[in-house]
Amino acid sequence: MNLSVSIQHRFAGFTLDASFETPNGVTALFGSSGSGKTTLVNAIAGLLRPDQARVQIGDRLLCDSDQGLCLPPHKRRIGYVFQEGRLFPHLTVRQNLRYGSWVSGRQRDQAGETRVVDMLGIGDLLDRRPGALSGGEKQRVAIGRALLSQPLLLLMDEPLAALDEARKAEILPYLERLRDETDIPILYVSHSVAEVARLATTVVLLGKGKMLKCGPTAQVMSDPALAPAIGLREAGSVLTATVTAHHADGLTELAAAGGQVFLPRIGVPAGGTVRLRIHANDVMLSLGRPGRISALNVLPGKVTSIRSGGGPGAMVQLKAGHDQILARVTKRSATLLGLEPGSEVFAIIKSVSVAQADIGARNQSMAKSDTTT
Ligand SMILES: Nc1ncnc2c1ncn2[C@@H]1O[C@H](COP(=O)(O)OP(=O)(O)OP(=O)(O)O)[C@@H](O)[C@H]1O
Repeated sequence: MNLSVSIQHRFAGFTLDASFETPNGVTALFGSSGSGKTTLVNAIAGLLRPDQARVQIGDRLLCDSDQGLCLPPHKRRIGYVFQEGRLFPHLTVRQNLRYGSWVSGRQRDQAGETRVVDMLGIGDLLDRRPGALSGGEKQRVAIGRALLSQPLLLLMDEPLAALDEARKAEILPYLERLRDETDIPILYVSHSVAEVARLATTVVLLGKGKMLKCGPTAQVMSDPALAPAIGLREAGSVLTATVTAHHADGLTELAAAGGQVFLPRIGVPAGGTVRLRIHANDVMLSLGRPGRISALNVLPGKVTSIRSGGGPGAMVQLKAGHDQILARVTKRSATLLGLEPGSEVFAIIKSVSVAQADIGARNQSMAKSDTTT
């Protein structure tokens, strides 16, 4: 189901003006603090009545100012998952889940309940109360409760922000399953480039109330012009690759569009597809294929664009196969190498620089970032 959003709203000193249309899957709403994410989400949920709005999920219109239509929040069929699970402490997990079906006003669907419990791996927790659950388990139950309200849209507002790294790693595979095994569109608000790179099908990038870009994750993440908004230290590309072999020396070999990639062993069987995130800072460029070099990953490519700001750095985008790779080099290096669109180069990626946390199954907090390259 497509999600179509057009919202204009003015507060004293801040104007939100964002329109986008996204396909099924996870749409990440990403932007720095104060860019308007919460305002946009509240308007979609019906918690804020914007000056002008049109929101449609599939063929269901939730509001259209031109027609004077504005459904109240409880009639929008939107399921929410917040930073903290907000489960009812006096109810068991089973009762919390059933509350989801109860608020929907629809008949309880036992098969649907079993499917959600299985998908989220919460079958062993059903008789516990929230006080006896870990943070990650609470979030899984909160997701289950939202799903059982049979929503047309799942709105997830920084659902992992309150969790430590271990709990995040535990819950991310469940979010991937949710994305891949349901057809409910998910609007996922996050400050975390890592989470967005791993989960999102589409990225809506907001800056100062304006929509800077809406597009497929790989395309948005590797756009050098968007690197300052994403964060220069976090900017990088997202590639899809297939696991081809696990080697005895502890490395996993993958086939990416631009060539062969080696990583420290990952727990995905041969034939499996994964998303890789490669930080622009971890990519070096060479005009010739380097010989006798420790880096294992050398992909040939062609420069497609170069962007530089007021600082000493430049973001260089290359095409390797049909993938786009982003490299952050100094302007001095770019000049010395004579880089320009069309230049043939080799991207050198240190295999150890691709962190396990940046590896997502197929279909990852913005660190403080500077804004000059
Ligand atoms: N009720 C309000 N009245 C006036 N200004 C508001 C109101 N709510 C939000 N704003 C302003 O709108 C702008 C966008 O706020 P919003 O909370 O939507 O941003 P955000 O991207 O969600 O930020 P964060 O990531 O920090 O949560 C901010 O400048 C904020 O001060």
